[in-house]
Amino acid sequence: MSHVRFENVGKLYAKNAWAVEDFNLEIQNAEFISFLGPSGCGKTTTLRMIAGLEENTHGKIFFDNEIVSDPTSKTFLLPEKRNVGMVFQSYAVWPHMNVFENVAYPLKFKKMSKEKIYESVMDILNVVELQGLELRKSHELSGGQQQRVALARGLVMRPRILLLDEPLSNLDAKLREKMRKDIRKIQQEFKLTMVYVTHDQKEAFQMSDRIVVMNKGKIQQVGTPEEIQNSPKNEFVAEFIKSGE
Ligand SMILES: Nc1ncnc2c1ncn2[C@@H]1O[C@H](COP(=O)(O)OP(=O)(O)OP(=O)(O)O)[C@@H](O)[C@H]1O
Repeated sequence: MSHVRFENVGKLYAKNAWAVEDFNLEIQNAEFISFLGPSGCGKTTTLRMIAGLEENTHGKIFFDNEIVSDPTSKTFLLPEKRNVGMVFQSYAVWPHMNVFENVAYPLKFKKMSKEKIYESVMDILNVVELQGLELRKSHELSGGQQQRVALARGLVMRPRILLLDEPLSNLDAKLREKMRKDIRKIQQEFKLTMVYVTHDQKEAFQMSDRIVVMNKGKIQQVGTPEEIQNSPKNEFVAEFIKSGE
């Protein structure tokens, strides 16, 4: 059973301004899938449509065969009902809160006892290797540690899907390399479905089960890193891969 399914999904901002057009894709359970493509190709818009932060104007989106968004039948499941975790580059760690409070934040809206919240946060801090730093404020953390806080905050609700939008772009090359491996390890350990937005080919090729190459709002090719690399489906994919950007 596919976990997330897009059926002819489109996002039209203004007349003839398609951010995403005729998007068809099935994301499998526990799959790591990357959206790869140049700036403005529609990666973030597609990710936000999964989260429910953006409404598709056309087509249908399903989670486990249940419709979560369909403008024709006016169906739209609110973001807080989707159980989707998010780690966005722009979601910085809140400076007025310590590590524990940052990670516990999403649980505040759930009916959970203090003890259970404590247990959940400490569990996740172990997973992202931040144990012992619970009381630190963000200015007392390195860039990589801050990114781990954001990751822990995305994971703490035990979401069924984790969405990541360029989460490593602020980090230096060495740290990026380590975080790529760590994120992939967590994804495999927890059998999470992850959707990862990047314009960095190396990142997509290294981490993904499958890659969706996009251009101008449209899917150009969906395939494993090997398929994309060895058998590009059209000129755009071939050129994009060749350019290495
Ligand atoms: N709120 C909006 N109103 C109008 N157009 C928008 C809006 N948001 C995005 N767009 C347009 O939709 C297209 C896709 O944008 P999107 O942010 O999804 O691309 P992207 O691939 O994530 O780009 P980047 O890698 O630069 O973040 C772009 O042409 C963008 O200008």
